Amino acid sequence: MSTQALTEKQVQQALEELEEWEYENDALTVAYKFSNFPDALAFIVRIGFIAEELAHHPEIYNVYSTVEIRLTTHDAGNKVTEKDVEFAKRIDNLEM
Ligand SMILES: C[C@H](O)[C@H](O)[C@H]1CNC2=NC(N)=NC(=O)C2=N1
Repeated sequence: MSTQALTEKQVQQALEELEEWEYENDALTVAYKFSNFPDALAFIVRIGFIAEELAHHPEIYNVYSTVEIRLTTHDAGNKVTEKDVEFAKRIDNLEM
């Protein structure tokens, strides 16, 4: 999978399939709200397994039952690449 930075247009196209996601400050971002902390934590762990599988690691910010995810590719100068899009799709496909 390419780790070349996507163009603005390519990112906007990818976002059409990623309904909850936003593009801000060169990253794909999303925020989820869970019922409680254990559910939020379980979600974070599941994301961790995907990260290891893809060898691609997200920024994760958790406060109690909320989880914010930020995806960018360090190896591409902190820009959005196909890997970030793939990761976002995998996260969206998690059943919660
Ligand atoms: C060698 C290893 O696969 C790379 O260093 C990976 C690790 N995880 C990574 N995660 C992210 N978000 N961006 C990267 O460029 C990156 N590179």
